Amino acid sequence: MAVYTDVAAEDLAEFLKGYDIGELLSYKGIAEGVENSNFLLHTSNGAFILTLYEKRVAVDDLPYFLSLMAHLAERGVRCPQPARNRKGEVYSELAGRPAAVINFLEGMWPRRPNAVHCTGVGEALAKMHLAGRDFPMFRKNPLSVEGWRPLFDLAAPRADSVAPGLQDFITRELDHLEACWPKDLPLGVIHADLFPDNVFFLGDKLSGLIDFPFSCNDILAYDVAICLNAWCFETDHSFNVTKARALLNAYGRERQLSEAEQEALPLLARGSALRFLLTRLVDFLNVPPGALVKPKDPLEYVRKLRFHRNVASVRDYGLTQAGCVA
Ligand SMILES: Nc1ncnc2c1ncn2[C@@H]1O[C@H](COP(=O)(O)OP(=O)(O)O)[C@@H](O)[C@H]1O
Ligand SMILES: N[C@@H](CCOP(=O)(O)O)C(=O)O
Repeated sequence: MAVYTDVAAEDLAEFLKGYDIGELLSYKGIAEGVENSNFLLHTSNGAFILTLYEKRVAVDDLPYFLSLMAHLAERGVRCPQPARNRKGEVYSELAGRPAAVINFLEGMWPRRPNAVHCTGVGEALAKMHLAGRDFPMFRKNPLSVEGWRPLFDLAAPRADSVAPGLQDFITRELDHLEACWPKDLPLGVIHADLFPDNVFFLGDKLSGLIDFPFSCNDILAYDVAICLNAWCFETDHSFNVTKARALLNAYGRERQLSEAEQEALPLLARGSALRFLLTRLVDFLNVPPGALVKPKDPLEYVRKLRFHRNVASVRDYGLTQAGCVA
């Protein structure tokens, strides 16, 4: 459960008086997510999600992703919308944290994603990338290649307590990725955390995308690589090429990946694996006392990273050759 900050009922009731979303009937902490504190609210007007933004979200970045959700929704990408308080603000402060209320999105995230879900997410990701083209704001990705070494510095001395040799493994990988990270690929607005728990479905039909606090401007194909890692591995750690083909095919029908983007995919997937390995490692080593959170397994991403190191060509992801999908 991710609740780092508790909210007293009377403080919440006071906070909600600033909004026109009805009387508070009940609220409870949500047993999912690892980054922020989330609460499900029931008011006389319906259901809402209250988020208190924690460690990795800078208050100055809130306008970026709260405006992005509004921008995407206007262009047909389904995602929650922030409620405005009576002062017209989309966020304010509660329990000492920046806080926002967004509308509740119907649907469930897929516990066991299949190829149909992967088709849905590939299509939605490409549509999000296209809808983001005229988004006027800019946010550099703090968790792209320049951000990895400072993150590693926080974990390096204790990395081997998680797995022997981990410090050396990450050091070598980081050296390689910093030297080879692509510089000329198409850029745009990316979600940067489009994992299964951030994509809702009603039956097999995608009903919306949630959780935008990592959204930023970065390499578009990096977002595809994040999804390959998050959606296309099985619980036994094997890579499922059928799911990858479904995801890439669906993405390509909306936005064709260039030859250069396709060729870069294995490297981008290694980078994406390292990024999630590092944040998970830091979180695993630093669970705040009293927090209700189950840290995610960093070693899952060591295995994924090793897989991509052995990828010889994009054929391994279900693409026959640059520009063609098998
Ligand atoms: N708009 C929403 N509608 C319905 N449920 C939501 C919504 N936003 C978050 N949730 C629920 O809260 C959980 C955690 O949210 P998430 O944004 O992933 O957390 P975090 O902020 O820690 O990344 C989700 O898995 C989902 O169950
Ligand atoms: N997706 C990240 C963790 C952050 O995501 P959340 O949406 O579950 O809070 C990971 O898997 O490491």
